[in-house]
Amino acid sequence: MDLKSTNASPVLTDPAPINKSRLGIHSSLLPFSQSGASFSSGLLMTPRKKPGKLDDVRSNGWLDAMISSSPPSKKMLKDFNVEVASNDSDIAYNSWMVKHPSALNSFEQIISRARNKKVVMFLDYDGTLSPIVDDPDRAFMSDEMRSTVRNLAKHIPTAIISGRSRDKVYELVGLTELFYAGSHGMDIMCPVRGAESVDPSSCIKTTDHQPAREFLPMIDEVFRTLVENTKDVKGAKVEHHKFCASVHYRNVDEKNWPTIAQCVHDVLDGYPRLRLTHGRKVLEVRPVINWNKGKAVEFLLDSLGLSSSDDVIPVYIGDDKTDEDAFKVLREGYQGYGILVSSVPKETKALFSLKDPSEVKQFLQCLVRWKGQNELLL
Ligand SMILES: O=P(O)(O)OC[C@H]1O[C@H](O[C@H]2O[C@H](CO)[C@@H](O)[C@H](O)[C@H]2O)[C@H](O)[C@@H](O)[C@@H]1O
Repeated sequence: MDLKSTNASPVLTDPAPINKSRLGIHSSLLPFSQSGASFSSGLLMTPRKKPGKLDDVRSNGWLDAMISSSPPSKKMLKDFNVEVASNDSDIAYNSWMVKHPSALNSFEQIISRARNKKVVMFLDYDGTLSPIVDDPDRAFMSDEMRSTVRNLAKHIPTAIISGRSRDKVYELVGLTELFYAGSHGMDIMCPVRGAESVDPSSCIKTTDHQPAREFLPMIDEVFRTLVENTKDVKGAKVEHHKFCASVHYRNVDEKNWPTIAQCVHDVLDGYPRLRLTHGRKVLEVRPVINWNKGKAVEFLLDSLGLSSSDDVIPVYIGDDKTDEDAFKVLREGYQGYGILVSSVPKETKALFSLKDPSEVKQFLQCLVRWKGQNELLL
């Protein structure tokens, strides 16, 4: 089957729109815009000598999104002559915290609703359980975090939902007590509906849910092309995550970001059934299907037999734009709690916030203690 040209797909519920909207990003959701600073327009406003190929990625908003995809480095701020007084950023962060209070400070409020209800925990990996580091292959979680998550899973059904492949995230986490969803939720290991146990390690009846299965050969092909086309850009790294591919530019000199963006743009031009999403200094290529981390949350809750229950409180902790789909589902469908991990103000659908993975660990430890005490009382 020629996957490049076929349009007949049972999973293709989201028709591939025209290029600009397929590739662009809503400017209203630029995650790290610096108030008062024209930082994000710095690159875009670089005088152009002649109209060239890079116009594509300038005009469709990719570059803006790339610049704002993670807190800017000090070097970058200096390069673009942006001075953000620490006072200003403190004020901006504090006023943002009024809208998205610390989940640690709000712990009592969170558990007051959770009493007598079943809490289900969903966790993102990078930037949530492990700190963001330059080399994606070295994004390890600490032993303390691992044992915290293990303890949590003893009391609360816990799933990891990551942009990485399921195998890779399992290798990094290394706990059999959890459910795993890789490739932004497109590869789920879950209990068979109606299985007698919600403990993944004792649950013999598990199944795989892979709504983008037919895209496997296409992603293989695109991965190879992306590796080839970016091989001369120093610092660029392409990862194969089974149902999606990631092009990292964290270690690419900022002056070469337009080149990286244009490379990915050109490759995607040949694949109308693939689209781009932006992560933290990463461009992610994925199938155009109506599936995301939010759908994965719904699917897992359903598989656990917990989707229609008023007695369930799902909690999702994540740091990235792709986690917003899950925050939205929790906010609109389940009265659950989305918690954004961020040390800078970001537009988000999450109700609460935590600063960094170390605060995530503290929050999970609080939950473990609370659950332990509660179980003793029963
Ligand atoms: O959904 P997640 O589990 O958060 O995965 C999202 C992406 O995470 C990884 O990249 C990010 O973390 C790296 C290590 O800290 C960092 O170097 C990179 O800049 C971040 O974007 C992973 O490598 C990606 O493939 C995931 O899509």
